[in-house]
Amino acid sequence: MSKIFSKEEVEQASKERTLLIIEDGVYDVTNFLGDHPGGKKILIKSAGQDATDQFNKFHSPSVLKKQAAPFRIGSIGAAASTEAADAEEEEDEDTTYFGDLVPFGDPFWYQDWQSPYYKDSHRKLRSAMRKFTEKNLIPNAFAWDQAREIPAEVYKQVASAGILAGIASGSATWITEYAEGLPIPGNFPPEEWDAFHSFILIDEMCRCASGGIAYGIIGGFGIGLPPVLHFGSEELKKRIVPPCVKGDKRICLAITEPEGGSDVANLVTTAVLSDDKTHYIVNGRKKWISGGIYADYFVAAVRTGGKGMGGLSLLVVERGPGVKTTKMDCMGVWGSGTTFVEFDDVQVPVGNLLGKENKGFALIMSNFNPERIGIAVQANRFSRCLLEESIKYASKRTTFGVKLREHPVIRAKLSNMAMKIESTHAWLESVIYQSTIYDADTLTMRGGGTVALLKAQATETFEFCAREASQIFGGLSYTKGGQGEVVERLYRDVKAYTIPGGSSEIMLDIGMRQSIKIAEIMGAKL
Ligand code: HEM
Repeated sequence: MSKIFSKEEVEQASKERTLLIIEDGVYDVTNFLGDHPGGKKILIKSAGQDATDQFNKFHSPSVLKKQAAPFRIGSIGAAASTEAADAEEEEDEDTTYFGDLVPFGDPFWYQDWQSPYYKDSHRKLRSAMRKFTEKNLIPNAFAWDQAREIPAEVYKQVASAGILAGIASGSATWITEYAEGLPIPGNFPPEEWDAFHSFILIDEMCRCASGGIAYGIIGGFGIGLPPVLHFGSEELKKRIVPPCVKGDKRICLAITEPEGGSDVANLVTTAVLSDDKTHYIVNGRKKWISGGIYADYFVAAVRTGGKGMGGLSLLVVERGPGVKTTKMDCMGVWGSGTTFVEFDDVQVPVGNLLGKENKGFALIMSNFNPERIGIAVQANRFSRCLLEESIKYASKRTTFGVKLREHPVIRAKLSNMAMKIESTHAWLESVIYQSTIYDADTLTMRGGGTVALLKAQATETFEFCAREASQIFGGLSYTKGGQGEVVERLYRDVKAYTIPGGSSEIMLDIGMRQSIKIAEIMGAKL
């Protein structure tokens, strides 16, 4: 139980120490005066009083949860204990009005708008993921970004919550066989798992508003593990998948090379079969590999045959002699561990081949579709975070005597963001629905063009929202931390969304080329 104060007691005690009331909490900031970034005087002036309004004016809500927490010495009136507050939070599940109710801050179906796509298990997963993200990710996003590292124990914590197993399950079924002992976030029967669960899991996690966390946790794992699951031998799957979903081992996808990014068919890393045909000898370099620095396994695209797409294979290279990884210094996604990988005469057993030799191009392409959908889901939630932050800020910041949101030019910005986000979300739902009906091959063939355009649409919406939010926040989005923290960070992370997984330029090109080709196959006379 924390100590209960009356307002008079706080006022009285403030004659000797600097006590503040913020919301229902009492804070003793005497030892913080010299360290307060907003200055000493402003705190002394508020001593003994309810400083909630002033506090909310200058800080993002995370400051109260994090920086202020060590100074909290009690509560006002009959305020509840921490345990009681936690219990209250427990009850706050699955209500008709889920979330903060900021317009367009959450998808439509979070309130009482109807949708044909969602059932009870989706709502359960949503609640579980919201709690996990709010408790474990949001309060640390700034620190991990600055440290350029997500602590190893967090990765394990994410895995133990069943989140990696959920990412690996993706749009297929829950991977019961490989996820023994792990919970399903939200605790519902595994047979209920579908593509919308995977959508919600990633979407809710991305409320952390950090591309570094998204890439660090979903990045390498989310695109590296599926090729093993879908195309690996039984032996390989049994050996690699369980430790990866449990967070004991790490995996990444290594396709891109210094010589070329989106031009996958022409990559130059070689894998030459040994004379006794027991292993490949791999030589080459891979660049911008998410999570490579932490990886035990590299699902690498290698040339086993002649030039072009017909000479490519996918191989699981294991960390060991001849594998060197160097962390890269990038514009954004700082916590994720973007890596330069060198393979120097690395010996890889032939059993680590995924699919058939020289048939790797099709495998790489089939992996692109879910990767692009995942990127679009992440990007669109980040756009929502930017809109949500902007609406909240525009509702408290006053210029020329009125709230920022009273200026039509600011409202137009917010509306343009909302329009793009909601249309992208509706398109995402419609594409994800197809993956509950059709198999992955059909989707890659028929839906590849659509998914390419969706990826471009979502990431360019993210870029647009970062720009507009930054203009709304002004100087606060130009400095690190503080009220503009989310906007400053996401502005730097944007390029990790419009470039990888196929740049917007490539997406716009193949999006239409592929869609025309499929339409002609289906009988369109163009
Ligand atoms: C427990 C109490 C408090 C803590 C832990 C705290 C913490 C902080 C932190 C971390 C910042 C840096 C910006 C940010 O991260 O948002 C900041 C800035 C600031 N704070 Fe506080 N603060 C407290 C109370 C207050 C109160 C009561 C006031 C006003 C009456 C105040 C006024 C300011 C101002 C004016 C800034 C500078 C804002 C800016 O540069 O935009 N703070 N504070």
